[in-house]
Amino acid sequence: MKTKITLLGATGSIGSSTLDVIAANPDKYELYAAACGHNVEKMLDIIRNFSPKRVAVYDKDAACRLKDACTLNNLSCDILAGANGVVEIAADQEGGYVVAAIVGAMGLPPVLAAVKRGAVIGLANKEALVMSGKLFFNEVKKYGAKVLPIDSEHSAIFQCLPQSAQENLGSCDLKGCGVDKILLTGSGGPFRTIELEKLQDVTPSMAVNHPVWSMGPKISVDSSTMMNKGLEFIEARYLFNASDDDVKVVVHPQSVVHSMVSYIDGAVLAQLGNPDMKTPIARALAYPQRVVSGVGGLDFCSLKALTFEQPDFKRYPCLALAMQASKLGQGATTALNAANEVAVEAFLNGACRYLDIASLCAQSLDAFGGESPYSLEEIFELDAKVRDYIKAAVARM
Ligand SMILES: NC(=O)C1=CN([C@@H]2O[C@H](COP(=O)(O)OP(=O)(O)OC[C@H]3O[C@@H](n4cnc5c(N)ncnc54)[C@H](OP(=O)(O)O)[C@@H]3O)[C@@H](O)[C@H]2O)C=CC1
Ligand SMILES: CC(=O)[C@@H](O)[C@H](O)COP(=O)(O)O
Ligand SMILES: [Mn+2]
Repeated sequence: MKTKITLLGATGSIGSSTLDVIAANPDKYELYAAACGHNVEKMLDIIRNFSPKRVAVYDKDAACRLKDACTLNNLSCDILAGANGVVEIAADQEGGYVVAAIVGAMGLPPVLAAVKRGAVIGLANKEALVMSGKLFFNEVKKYGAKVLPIDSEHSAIFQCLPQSAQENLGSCDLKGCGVDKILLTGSGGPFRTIELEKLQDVTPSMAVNHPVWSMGPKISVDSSTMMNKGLEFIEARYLFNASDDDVKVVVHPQSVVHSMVSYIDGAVLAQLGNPDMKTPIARALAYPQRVVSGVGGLDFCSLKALTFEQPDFKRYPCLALAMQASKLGQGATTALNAANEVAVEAFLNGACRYLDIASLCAQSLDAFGGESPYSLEEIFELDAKVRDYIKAAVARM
């Protein structure tokens, strides 16, 4: 029997790669439902090519336009609208496996809905975990859901850990497995070698021009500031129940080694591969089996040098802020994530400068870093409060 898939964020970069993996394995997977924000044209194509039973569009006008387009093209599909529609799709018991690939905090409510129906979830939406960490995994345990990492580094770490750890995400015993360190690799983004003075003049088109990966705009900017690595540091802590000292960030510009696990006996296990998200997506969909992803293996004889270096915190203050937030706790990581989302959006819209991203994030920690949300409701309240605070700071710029 085919695995039914509910794809949240179907029109994005991870969404497209997931559809490619589904298309490469038509005997194993079928698209049951899909959700997106606004992109009617892309969603219409998805309905045409994958015939999902249900689709949700966050933007209500866009949902109306999609309905009209389906009628016009004689396509049958149950179309829901708004934030509630997206949550309803995720909560649908018939929905099978959920790929969580909505960008940002907007992805958390639907992922929680999937958790509450005990779904198996391939998690790309790292912001959801950064926002809610331990509380998220409490829910996963309570409802018998299962989470598999899609973020390439976390997929790599997952693959380098023993089965006992893989089966206990959120509460695994790294020390008991003989793990000394998780080595989290990051490319360093497009500005790894640019003169520091030039960072003040960076434009959105320069920042989204990632040297290796082709991704959505928000994560591309995050990669350029290395906030992405900071969010991944926090993501790794929550996923693998790791302490701050258990995770070390290593800059690896080629993005061929996707991360490593160093054991107490001196062995280091690494996962390598061509930098293409179809590989970690296929790993998460098929686990514990493997399926074809459309990505070929590495040709070692033609590989150029693989290099590794320490991150430079002067160049990447956002990475330092994320590590500081991780030490401070859940309130700080929630606040930092919210501030970063607002700041990156403002930068992409021309409402602030590139270097303001780090200073706005620092302001969020100064103002909210000491908060201790004890419930998911308090997390959402804090997220909203920080957004208002940072939007006001942007408006004053
Ligand atoms: N791209 C990558 O290679 C990687 C991405 N990730 C993570 O995966 C997530 C997605 O990234 P990426 O695919 O690059 O992002 P994109 O910007 O390419 O795609 C974002 C997706 O989210 C949808 N979306 C946005 N807001 C809403 C909303 N309110 N309700 C429903 N859907 C919404 C968008 O719909 P629409 O376009 O229709 O508005 C789109 O389908 C992020 O959390 C990112 O950090 C992790 C590792 C690698
Ligand atoms: C592909 C993926 O997982 C991204 O999160 C990637 O890691 C971004 O590149 P950086 O290593 O530059 O952040
Ligand atoms: Mn990543």
